[in-house]
Amino acid sequence: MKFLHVGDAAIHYRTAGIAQGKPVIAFINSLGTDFRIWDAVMEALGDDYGYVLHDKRGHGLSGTGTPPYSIDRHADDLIALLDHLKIEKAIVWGLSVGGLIAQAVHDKRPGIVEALILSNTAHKIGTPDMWNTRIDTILANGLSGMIDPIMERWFTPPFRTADNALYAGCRTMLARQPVDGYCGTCAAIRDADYTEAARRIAVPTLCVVGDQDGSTPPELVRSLAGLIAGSVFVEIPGCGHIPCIEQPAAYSAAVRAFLTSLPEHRA
Ligand SMILES: O=C(O)CCC(=O)CC(=O)O
Repeated sequence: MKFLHVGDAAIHYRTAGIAQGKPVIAFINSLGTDFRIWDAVMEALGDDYGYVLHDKRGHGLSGTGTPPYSIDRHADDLIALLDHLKIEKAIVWGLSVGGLIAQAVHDKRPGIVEALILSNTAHKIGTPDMWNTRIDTILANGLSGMIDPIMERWFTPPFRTADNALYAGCRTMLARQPVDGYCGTCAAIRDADYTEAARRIAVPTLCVVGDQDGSTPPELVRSLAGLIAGSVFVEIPGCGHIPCIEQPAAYSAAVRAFLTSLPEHRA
């Protein structure tokens, strides 16, 4: 188990294969998840890459610090971790709010970003009213009443069956996130608009989305891709908001195909 103090939070992280000269992927999680969601993707991509995983502050085993957060705060946590690990370049792969954070990392430290995988995300997600209602409801009543509607956005109906233990595990993962951490990141999403930052992206970028994503639907992700010169857009069939859980093989294959198409690909 590894932790790094960044500001007022101890950030929980894990690395694999980063000392071996391979391209390094730095994953950034979605709202309400911890870094175990990447297990099947790492298995699919195997030893071709090194990996850096972390739990955003307020999620998983990371400290809560002082919510509410900003996307900049989350980006500074990852930049501090990459600096600590002496990683000079990474493929930054962000899922949902993780994609907003990835755009912020590129805007703050473009030199550290080799390529971007912007998954099930956008330049702006939801409206302030929507996020304020969600924050107020969860602070008043906890997360439990929100689990069913969130699962309907995260996963397609064939995945949401009573006999699917992975689905049950995902429900438990969400239910166990700290309420103040979850709401702290909701506030960060509420306040984020990366429309101009997305236009400044100057590294190879894949925008990828599940075809049945109920949180950041394909047309939203396609509009993000439209802001980024030269970006590639891919839809994963039979998939909701969390492709690394629901369709890890097709998702990993799409990312591998994108990365291996890059002239500078090293794996
Ligand atoms: O998943 C995220 O990081 C934010 C987008 C969202 O609203 C997820 C959900 O549907 O709860």
